Amino acid sequence: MRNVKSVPIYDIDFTLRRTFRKKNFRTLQREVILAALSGEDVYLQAATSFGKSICFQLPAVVNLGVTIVVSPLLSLMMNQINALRENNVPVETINGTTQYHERKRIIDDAQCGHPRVKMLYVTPELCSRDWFRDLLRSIHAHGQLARFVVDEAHCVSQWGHDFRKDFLELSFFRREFPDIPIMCATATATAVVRKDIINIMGLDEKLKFFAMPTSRPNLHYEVRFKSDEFDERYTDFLQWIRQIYARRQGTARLEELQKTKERVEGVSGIIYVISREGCENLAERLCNDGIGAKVYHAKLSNDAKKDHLAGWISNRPGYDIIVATTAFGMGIDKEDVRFVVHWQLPKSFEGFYQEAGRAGRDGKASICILYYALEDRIWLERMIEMQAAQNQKKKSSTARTENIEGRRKSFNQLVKYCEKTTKCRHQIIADYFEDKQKPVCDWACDWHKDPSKLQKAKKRFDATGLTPSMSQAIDNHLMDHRQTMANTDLEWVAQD
Ligand SMILES: Nc1ncnc2c1ncn2[C@@H]1O[C@H](COP(=O)(O)OP(=O)(O)OP(=O)(O)O)[C@@H](O)[C@H]1O
Repeated sequence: MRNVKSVPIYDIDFTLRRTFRKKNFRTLQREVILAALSGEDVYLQAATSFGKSICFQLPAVVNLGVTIVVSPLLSLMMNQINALRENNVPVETINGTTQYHERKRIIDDAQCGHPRVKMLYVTPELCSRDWFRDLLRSIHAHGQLARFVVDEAHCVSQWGHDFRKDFLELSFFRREFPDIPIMCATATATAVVRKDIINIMGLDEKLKFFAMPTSRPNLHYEVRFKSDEFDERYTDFLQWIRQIYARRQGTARLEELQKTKERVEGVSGIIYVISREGCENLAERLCNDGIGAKVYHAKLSNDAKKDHLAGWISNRPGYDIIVATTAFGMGIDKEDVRFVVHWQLPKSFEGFYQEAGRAGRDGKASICILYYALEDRIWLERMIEMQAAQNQKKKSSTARTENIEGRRKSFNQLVKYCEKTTKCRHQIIADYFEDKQKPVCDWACDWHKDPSKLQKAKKRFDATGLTPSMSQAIDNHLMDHRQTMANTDLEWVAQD
């Protein structure tokens, strides 16, 4: 058992109510929290919206000392920090945007011997800096280093091997502080990625391992086979959303909505689009058709980002749909998102699952639609190969090669998810993440709902195949690779 000083564990129900203002633990949260409080390393894998954050935040509140939380995205950190501050938990972050005097105040407190701060959120990049490592040593020397947490731990394996190497450097935690427990939390890791995380982070043999099913039974998964033509998708989507609005006008539903003070026309949703230009175009078209939509992508000014996010979170008229690149994803925790649409095929299975997982976080029925076009598939396949070739040119290493293989596999499995017409979509997701339990699907996918309709749609799609004009469009798209990459947020991350 590691050297963790905590107040007696029977306080956790009280802390849950008093600090986190929740009535009861969800299934298995108690077990995970008790495992963490026992001082052992913990690996936690659970579905999107399971409530993983509380599993490390609650121990951080009751343990003595500071818990260091490594998070891959500034937006993700800020969401958690704001929620913790609302609950009066002393929490801080040091990142690239932290002002000098603010940084000094946080450092002085952290190494004073009896820090006020309970949780310090940082990026992996910061953890590689010498001065930050010295700060950790100093906190440790005072006996005030409680735990390391790596949130979204799949990034250690998926990003660490190529474009964010500092994730790999997190192995420093165990090397330098073998007595300090580590918790890794993620929603998306295959068996290979799990093994990689455990190896890189040097998690203990006595590790408490929790791998819950990835299943989200309240999500209805659907794939719509379309061509790359914008208008074809747009007409389909517009028709669909207008039907939803019309249904909400029905007497019984209207009464319900009036009771809960929800706007009839205000269905909260997210549409993921690959390029920033594509986001702008789609949002503009929606607004012109009277649908409240705002964009969110890496090149948007901070003020606009804040405004669009705040308006969407508070269900302000005109802010119903966020049209976003992947810059908007992990950590978005709005409970009443009723739909997530992927305008194009995402580049990985994990990305798809994470983004779709923003829907229905209140447990109510919500829909995840993916528009699948052959052109998108071929374009992404070529992009992955171009990236692979570029990486090989720079410097080849076994890790890098393995990771490119991982990317290919993940993308190919997502293509299979789209093209399969003989299996439940929940089951395909469960198979990908190697869940042990069979997922529940109560008519909550297009296959369960109407397999013959799905098969007919796929047949029509196959019959079209790849026309010469489609091939030409793909070639044009790829012609200026740099331009294409510059306009997409495929790997956009707000680093330190
Ligand atoms: N015991 C609980 N009772 C009620 N609500 C809870 C409980 N635990 C967590 N929640 C709420 O569930 C929501 C999802 O939690 P959280 O953001 O931690 O999910 P997550 O597992 O990290 O999901 P993701 O991987 O999708 O980000 C939050 O709004 C949180 O406040």
